[in-house]
Amino acid sequence: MFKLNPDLDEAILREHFACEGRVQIADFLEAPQALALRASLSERSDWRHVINGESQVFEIAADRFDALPDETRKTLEQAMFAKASHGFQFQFDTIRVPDEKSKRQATSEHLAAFATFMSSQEVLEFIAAITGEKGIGFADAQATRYRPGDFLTRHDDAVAGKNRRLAYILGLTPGWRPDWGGLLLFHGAGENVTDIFVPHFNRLSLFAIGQPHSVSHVAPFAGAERLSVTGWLRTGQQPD
Ligand SMILES: O=C(O)CCC(=O)C(=O)O
Ligand SMILES: [Fe+2]
Repeated sequence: MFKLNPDLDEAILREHFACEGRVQIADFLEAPQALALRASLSERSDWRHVINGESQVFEIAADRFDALPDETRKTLEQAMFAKASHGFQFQFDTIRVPDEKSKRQATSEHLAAFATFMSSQEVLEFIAAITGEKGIGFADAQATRYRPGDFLTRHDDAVAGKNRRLAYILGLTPGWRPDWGGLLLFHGAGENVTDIFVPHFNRLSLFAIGQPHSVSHVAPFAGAERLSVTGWLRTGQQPD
């Protein structure tokens, strides 16, 4: 169902990636496919709100999170913000996709079909041509939704045993404004920001693992939800 936009220029994208180990690929899919993926995610009611604690990730159905009493929300926020000031902290909504081929094929979800597409020969060859990464076995995937108050502080995506080589994020919100927050920031030395990726609709952000980055806090006045499909391209065989 999904196909790469045939007009993508591999040579130019390769040149961009070679400079900094990151690239933004505008119009990654043909527009109707990106719109259909967006529509399918907008309709889903099984979003989970995730918040990381000291040693585990807490999660709750997003609509239940929304219904928590103000006092509970405030207490949670205080704990989160205390950690976010100087440590690794996040909160956002997610819908996960299983890594296994069979589980992806057993559902008719658009999201699972997109994960299968990201793991296809067509995409892996395209990504190898741009990045030089030839050993990618598959892409994992989750949909993410950042609403006002959501954020993800500085981290570098390197997790022992996951064999991640590249991170990708496909933006699915049309008309996102940079002053709404939700910016993908690449951190440099001396607390500088070396690059900013605005989450444009149907634009794939692709970058090599190991670069410190964050997603800035989404403003209370953001005029939309920041919807994406995101994941990592990993070496090794995809589980059956
Ligand atoms: O959504 C984004 O732009 C980046 C997400 C990210 O860095 C992550 O999930 O590790
Ligand atoms: Fe990340």
